[in-house]
Amino acid sequence: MLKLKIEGLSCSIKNKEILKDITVSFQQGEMAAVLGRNGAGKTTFIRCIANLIAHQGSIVLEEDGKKLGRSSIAYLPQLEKITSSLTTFETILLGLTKTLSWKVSEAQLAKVSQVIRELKLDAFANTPVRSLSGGQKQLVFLAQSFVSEPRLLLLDEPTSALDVRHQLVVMETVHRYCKKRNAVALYVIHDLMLASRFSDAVLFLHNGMAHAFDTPDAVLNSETIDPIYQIESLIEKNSRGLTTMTPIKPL
Ligand SMILES: Nc1ncnc2c1ncn2[C@@H]1O[C@H](COP(=O)(O)OP(=O)(O)OP(=O)(O)O)[C@@H](O)[C@H]1O
Repeated sequence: MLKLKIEGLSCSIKNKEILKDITVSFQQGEMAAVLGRNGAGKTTFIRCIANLIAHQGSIVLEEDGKKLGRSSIAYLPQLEKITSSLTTFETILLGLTKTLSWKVSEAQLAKVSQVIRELKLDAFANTPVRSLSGGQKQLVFLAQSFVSEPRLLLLDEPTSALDVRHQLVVMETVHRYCKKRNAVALYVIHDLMLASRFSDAVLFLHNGMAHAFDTPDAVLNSETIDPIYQIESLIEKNSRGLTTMTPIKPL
């Protein structure tokens, strides 16, 4: 059984305490949404797990008691400006850098082609990524994070530039991936409805603390959301049993 155990995670940047004593755990097959206001500490949390920022506390990814290393983790940062002239195919291939040598094997090429097909990127395979739209770029980098077949996916706002259809494609792909590969995905997102549709667990960060950590149904309600975001919202179940949220006004 794969587990990600985070105990007493704290992080300070330039003497400012950003994350405070966070203890949460996740297990294989789970997709977990990391939610919270701007500046709550979501990106810092994800980057600490990716071991990109110095932190205190313990973060362990293990399977049946055996620790897994960094090669089992993929991190997708927020969308950034791209200057390289690499094509979609080459960019995704770079996701295999941990295993690439001077010679690219047939198996590695096949993996890249498979991910390209899965995310329907065939039409852009030979296009330089920098000339793609924001949403297309986001899909390419998502493909890059899938290609090494990680057991832990850390995705920072993976749908921020995507139209509604592509948001669903991405979230369904991550969901399928987690179940098929017994992986864990933590994703930062601002869209509470997507979080509700595609999560087994929700972590609400507030002022750097784990304010709530539970199932989406237990957490995504006005009692939790309104004080955090300082809004009035209307949260209901629709006729298909899905949660809907209508933001009414800021408080
Ligand atoms: N390199 C840095 N130097 C100084 N302060 C930082 C740095 N990185 C993050 N912070 C601070 O840490 C806090 C949390 O930032 P973080 O980016 O983790 O928030 P977030 O929840 O991801 O926000 P958003 O939803 O706006 O992306 C903010 O107050 C931010 O100013």
